[in-house]
Amino acid sequence: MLIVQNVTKNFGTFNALNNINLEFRNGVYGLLAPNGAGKTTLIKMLTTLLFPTSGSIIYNGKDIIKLDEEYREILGFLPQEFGYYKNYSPTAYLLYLAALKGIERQTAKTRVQELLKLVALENVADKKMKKFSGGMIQRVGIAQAMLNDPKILILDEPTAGLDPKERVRFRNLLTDLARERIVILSTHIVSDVESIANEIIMIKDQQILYQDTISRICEKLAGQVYETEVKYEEAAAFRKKYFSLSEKQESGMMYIRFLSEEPAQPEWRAVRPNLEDVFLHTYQDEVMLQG
Ligand SMILES: Nc1ncnc2c1ncn2[C@@H]1O[C@H](COP(=O)(O)OP(=O)(O)OP(=O)(O)O)[C@@H](O)[C@H]1O
Repeated sequence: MLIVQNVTKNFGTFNALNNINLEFRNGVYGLLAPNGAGKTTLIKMLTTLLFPTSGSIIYNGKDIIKLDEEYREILGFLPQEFGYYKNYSPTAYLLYLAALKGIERQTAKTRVQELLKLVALENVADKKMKKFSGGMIQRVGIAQAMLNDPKILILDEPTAGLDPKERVRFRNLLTDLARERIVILSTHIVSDVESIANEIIMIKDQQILYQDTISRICEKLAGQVYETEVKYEEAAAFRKKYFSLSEKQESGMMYIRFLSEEPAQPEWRAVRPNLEDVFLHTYQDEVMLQG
């Protein structure tokens, strides 16, 4: 089990994270927040690239900073941008990284073959990576993070640049991997984690707002999400009164999904809140600013 205990991180006088507490067991954890909320800072601390200003991160009872090399041996990490050599084949690249990690050559060969099969790249194992799609490169990235069969796999914004089909494949792969390890996935895209995360972590105002299952998080908005139709000309006034979550225009009418704490009007249909609704509600100011 991995525990983040009262962790604060300051950069000079700037407070990036304030008294964070989290617990991770095997499964997929979606770290979901808009850009700038502190996801990367948290991930850098979980991977020992940054140290907390105060507090500690404990793996199976020991501080990860004290575990040092021992911790890095059980850690797999896919950073936002990972360096690969486009003139290398996946096999050559992974064997090279395995050598750097001190994995014995014969063991490495077997492991690399297994991994390329796992990420469905065995057919292109010996092809140069320069013609690979974003999704294929990302799968090479996962394979490199899995070289040491890590107990903790951390992926920072891993779906950027993937097409919808690649995203589905990627999600299925992660679900598989999370059966016997902790998988932590940071993203600002709700659909990346909605279908696979056992728990969602949301950071707001430098603190943890939620660490919970999706259904429990969505309960927070129970009875407040509705859909209705308004005339196109009335949409602007409606938007001023209620927080619009999504809109669709069809033959002069606007179909609006929105939030209201007021008693429902007869023409409103109550709907079950989803994670996107909670995300938009939670980060209204940030999301608006980022447009
Ligand atoms: N080395 C640093 N020095 C000063 N401020 C920093 C430093 N690193 C991060 N920050 C600030 O801390 C805050 C959190 O940054 P962080 O990169 O963790 O956010 P994020 O949620 O991961 O966003 P992104 O998705 O863009 O990486 C930001 O306001 C950022 O400007």
